[in-house]
Amino acid sequence: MTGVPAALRTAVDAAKERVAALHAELPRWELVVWTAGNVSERVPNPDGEDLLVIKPSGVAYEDITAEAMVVCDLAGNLVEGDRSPSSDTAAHAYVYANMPDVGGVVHTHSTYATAWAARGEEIPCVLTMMADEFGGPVPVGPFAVIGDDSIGHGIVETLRESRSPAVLMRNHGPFTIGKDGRSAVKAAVMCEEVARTVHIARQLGQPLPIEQSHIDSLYDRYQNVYGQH
Ligand SMILES: O=C(CO)[C@@H](O)[C@H](O)COP(=O)(O)O
Repeated sequence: MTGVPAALRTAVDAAKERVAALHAELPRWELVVWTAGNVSERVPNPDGEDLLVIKPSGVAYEDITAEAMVVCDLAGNLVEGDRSPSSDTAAHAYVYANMPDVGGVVHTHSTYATAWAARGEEIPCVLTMMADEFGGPVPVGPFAVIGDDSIGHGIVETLRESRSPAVLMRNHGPFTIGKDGRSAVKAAVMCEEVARTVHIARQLGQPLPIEQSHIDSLYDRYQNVYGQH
């Protein structure tokens, strides 16, 4: 694709604004240090291939503006922008290409979630907040190299089998998905929170499991009843 199709101009520019603003949420919620995390959003294309908006690689969060965002196709190729896309672009693109309902993807190296990833251990579902947001444990994905779509394969393989919008990629850190970028950022915030709480609970003793029937009803209530509809 040579450039953003004219029909997608407005949608791409709006996504750039949202994605730039969402990057500011990562340091605000203390999910990243330096430049170590990224947010993207899908731009649906009713007449052809969808696009994604993501940050350029290695840019400080305070320098991230809508104008600085880059646009890629779902093979990870640069479509618009004058900087190299995030090193995780191929992973984000693979998720969009293989999970049609996903509209936002986030990656961080938030401390507690990444500590669980370093151990290759799923976070057990021992909190109502986990049942609400994740519908069960937060699963672990395989080790995968950075830079191609290997991480994307690991994310898709793992999350297809799970209700969780978060996966702990082994030895790496959390990747989260959502219907849009904001939902994926929320999942990243919640993932770090439950990783921290369950870690602390384990320092105190053995956390108590929640019965599957209760997990199911908590998940259903939070996903379908909680909040404003
Ligand atoms: O996980 C990694 C590298 O280990 C990346 O997520 C970086 O931490 C952020 O990369 P850019 O998005 O700035 O390329």
